[in-house]
Amino acid sequence: MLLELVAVAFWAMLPAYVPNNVAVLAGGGTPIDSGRTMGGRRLLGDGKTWRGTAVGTLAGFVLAQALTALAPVVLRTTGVAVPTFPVTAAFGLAFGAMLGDITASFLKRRTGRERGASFPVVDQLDFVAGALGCAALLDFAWFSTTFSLPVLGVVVVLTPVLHVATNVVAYVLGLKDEPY
Ligand SMILES: CC(C)=CCC/C(C)=C/CC/C(C)=C/CC/C(C)=C/COC[C@@H](COP(=O)(O)O)OC/C=C(\C)CC/C=C(\C)CC/C=C(\C)CCC=C(C)C
Ligand SMILES: Nc1ccn([C@@H]2O[C@H](COP(=O)(O)OP(=O)(O)OP(=O)(O)O)[C@@H](O)[C@H]2O)c(=O)n1
Ligand SMILES: [Mg+2]
Repeated sequence: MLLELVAVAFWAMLPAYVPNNVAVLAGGGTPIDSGRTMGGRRLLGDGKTWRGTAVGTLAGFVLAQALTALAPVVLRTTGVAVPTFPVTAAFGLAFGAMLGDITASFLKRRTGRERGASFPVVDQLDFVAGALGCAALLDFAWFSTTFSLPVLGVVVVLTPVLHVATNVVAYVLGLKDEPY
């Protein structure tokens, strides 16, 4: 039962997880804030670029289509009813993840944190809040069906673990300059 719940939660969050990963790989280029500042500090910083945001969102959106096509196969082979993703949910999760991460960068700059600085808890849950918020806004019926309280509980506990693990793996692989 718990394993099934974790599998459903991970599956449901993949279109929000992968944009963050792909943005690291595809990132760089023109910063979204174009160097603009507020109160003497950058609006967002060089860590939020148009290319990373666009490619990350696209990757999450496309992955959601693949997961939707795969869902019946998973049900048939494992008996686990994993979620499918209507276009509204796919875009909400993928773009929302990027928007949440961008919002966190805005807050980091306002609190005097340099680009790449760690902001515990915010770093781990910013994109979750953005993704779930956007998905709920764009398709509340899907959101409320997919993210039951038990699934939400697993997401909130599982994501920080995965976030730390993937950042450390990416740092060890030289994909990120810091392990968070
Ligand atoms: C299950 C446990 C305990 C560990 C997970 C180990 C794992 C899945 C390692 C893969 C990590 C890795 C090297 C992926 C390649 C992509 C990449 C460069 C990741 C670096 O991203 C770091 C971080 C950036 O976010 P930030 O802006 O907030 O700092 O990623 C954020 C982490 C998450 C969103 C948490 C959930 C992510 C995963 C579970 C990783 C899932 C990875 C895939 C499905 C493969 C990625 C696919 C592509 C095409 C990149
Ligand atoms: N919308 C985004 C998000 C991430 N990235 C890329 O992914 C890297 C890691 O993302 P993240 O850790 O969120 O950015 P930081 O560099 O740590 O910047 P910040 O302090 O603002 O989080 C960034 O440096 C950037 O190269 C990007 O280009 N566009
Ligand atoms: Mg960071």
